[in-house]
Amino acid sequence: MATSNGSCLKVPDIHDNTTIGGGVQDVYGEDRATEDQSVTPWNVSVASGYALLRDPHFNKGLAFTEKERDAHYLRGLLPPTVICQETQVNKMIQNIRQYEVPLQKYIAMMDLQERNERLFYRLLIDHVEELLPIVYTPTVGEACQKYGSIFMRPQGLYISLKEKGRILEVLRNWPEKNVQVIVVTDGERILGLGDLGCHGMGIPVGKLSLYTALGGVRPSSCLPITIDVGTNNEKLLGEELYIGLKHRRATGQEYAELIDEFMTAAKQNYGEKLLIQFEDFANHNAFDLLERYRSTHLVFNDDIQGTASVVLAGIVSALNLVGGNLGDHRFLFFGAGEAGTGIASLIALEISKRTNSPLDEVRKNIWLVDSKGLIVSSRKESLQHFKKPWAHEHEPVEKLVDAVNQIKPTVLIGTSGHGKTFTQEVVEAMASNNEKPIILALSNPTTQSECTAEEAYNWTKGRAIFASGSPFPSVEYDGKVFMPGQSNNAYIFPGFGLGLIMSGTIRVHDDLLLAASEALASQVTQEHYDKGLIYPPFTNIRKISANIAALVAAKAYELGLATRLPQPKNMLNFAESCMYTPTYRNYR
Ligand SMILES: NC(=O)C1=CN([C@@H]2O[C@H](COP(=O)(O)OP(=O)(O)OC[C@H]3O[C@@H](n4cnc5c(N)ncnc54)[C@H](OP(=O)(O)O)[C@@H]3O)[C@@H](O)[C@H]2O)C=CC1
Ligand SMILES: CC(=O)C(=O)O
Ligand SMILES: [Mg+2]
Repeated sequence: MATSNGSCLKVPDIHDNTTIGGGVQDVYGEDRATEDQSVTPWNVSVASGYALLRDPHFNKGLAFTEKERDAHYLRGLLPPTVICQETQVNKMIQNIRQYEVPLQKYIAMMDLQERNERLFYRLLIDHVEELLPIVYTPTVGEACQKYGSIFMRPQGLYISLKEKGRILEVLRNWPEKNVQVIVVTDGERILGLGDLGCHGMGIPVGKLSLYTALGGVRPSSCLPITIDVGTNNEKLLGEELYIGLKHRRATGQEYAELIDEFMTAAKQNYGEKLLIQFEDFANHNAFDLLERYRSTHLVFNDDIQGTASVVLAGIVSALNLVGGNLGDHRFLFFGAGEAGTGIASLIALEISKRTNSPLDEVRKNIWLVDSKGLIVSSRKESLQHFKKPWAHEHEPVEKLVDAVNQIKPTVLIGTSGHGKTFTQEVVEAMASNNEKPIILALSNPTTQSECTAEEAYNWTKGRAIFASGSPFPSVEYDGKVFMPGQSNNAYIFPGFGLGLIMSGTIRVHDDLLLAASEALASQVTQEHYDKGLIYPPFTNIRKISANIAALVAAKAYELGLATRLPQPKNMLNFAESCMYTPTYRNYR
């Protein structure tokens, strides 16, 4: 028979022995009584009443007005008080502050995101400096490490080898149809924490929440994806709570085929202008994927390209503190992977453009160290392809401190993923060669930072221009307070993505990364320099992102890569008008 809610259920006969422990007269046993019967999962298209409160896109909690409570069958489902969003934000931030452990704050934030999306974003935007370290690095790193035990509801799509041949179907299971940006990982290099397999999902989820909060991209347009080809993390393979495929990583053709099917299906389902951001792939795949898809898809590798753009901006603005032109400086990278060689390449490109010098010539001032020591020409044959352009004539040098003493860099950049590697000896060597050494410890999370802010300032006697990938609190040295900046691609990718999306850009070009970098550097003011900062604070990030988006979009039009017509006259106004704000909507 048809029930009042439109589903067709067999009503159990109360005289039927099979209903013992269940049946219409025993509401507590009802589920058990019908366990062997099929039910139809169904939904209504207009959410009201209880369903409305349970829908994170529309739920406003106590902020539903009296009129809305009447119109949407909410009477009695909420306590009588009506409060505004601002009061809700104040209440929530107090709640979050009560937790002492960052991971508890993270869980509370994720819980809020699943209950009331607009309140989550309002809270994150209004308290961005305080909450960024929670939803993003460093806490997101710990969340990924413990993802198996804190995992509650899927927040994105999992595409595993089991779905091979059916990826288009899987994409169609995602409830949102107008996806504009995907952040995808295969979990093999999660921050500096290594292979976390399927538990890497925390990263695309976190990155996309920044797309919305920092860059104003609508949450419904964002899709986090984890591609699961297995994991080589022995600990996870033996863990009961591991949520991914419990076998070693597929490689070679099997890996390439799955990724290719995904890339094709994503473009087929969401169109040419879909932005796909590769995140935290290991470098043996990251460079090849970028190369393979950069001419057919709108792809962007955050670790290679976004990081490059943010670090170039920081160095350009640091020139205001240390003097000289970019081409006058000498760079030494500790770590020659995605971040290291990505940054090195963009710096070289910028210097080459500014000075009209060939890249080969410019590269001579840029040196990299990997796990085997300084990258020199005698090692060229055995180097991975992305390191080869940096193999200069020099005798082999094994230790970082010796490389610092011999190369005498003015800028030292840590991209190794290994903490505590900028030792006192290394930092003091930088200080003895430079009046104001630029020291960037970019590895994440905080545990992997090459040195702390306190170490950098103490060991250089307060002379370092310092920034790090994960945030550090301010440091007092010799009666002066130093505010370390955060050199993190979170400054770039939200605004960069917005710029691509709002202009309908179809391919990423290096000049767009340079435009983003220039836009970021131009946001640093004298007031910031006076505090020793080389980045503007995150409190102004929405404005910063709008400026980045505007310059990126303008460059895309100039290069003929933008498809949205007519071209907006005032790009900054247009960027701001495109940005999602999480203010509650009124329901009729
Ligand atoms: N602040 C930011 O915005 C960003 C920070 N990062 C951080 O940068 C770190 C590196 O990321 P990524 O470049 O993608 O990683 P990769 O794995 O691509 O590169 C790591 C590099 O570090 C080298 N390395 C590792 N250990 C040592 C060691 N003990 N001594 C010398 N060199 C070493 C590796 O050497 P070898 O090649 O010989 O193995 C490799 O060249 C991570 O912690 C990540 O979180 C990344 C992107 C953005
Ligand atoms: C910030 C970032 O993308 C990373 O550490 O991988
Ligand atoms: Mg990353």
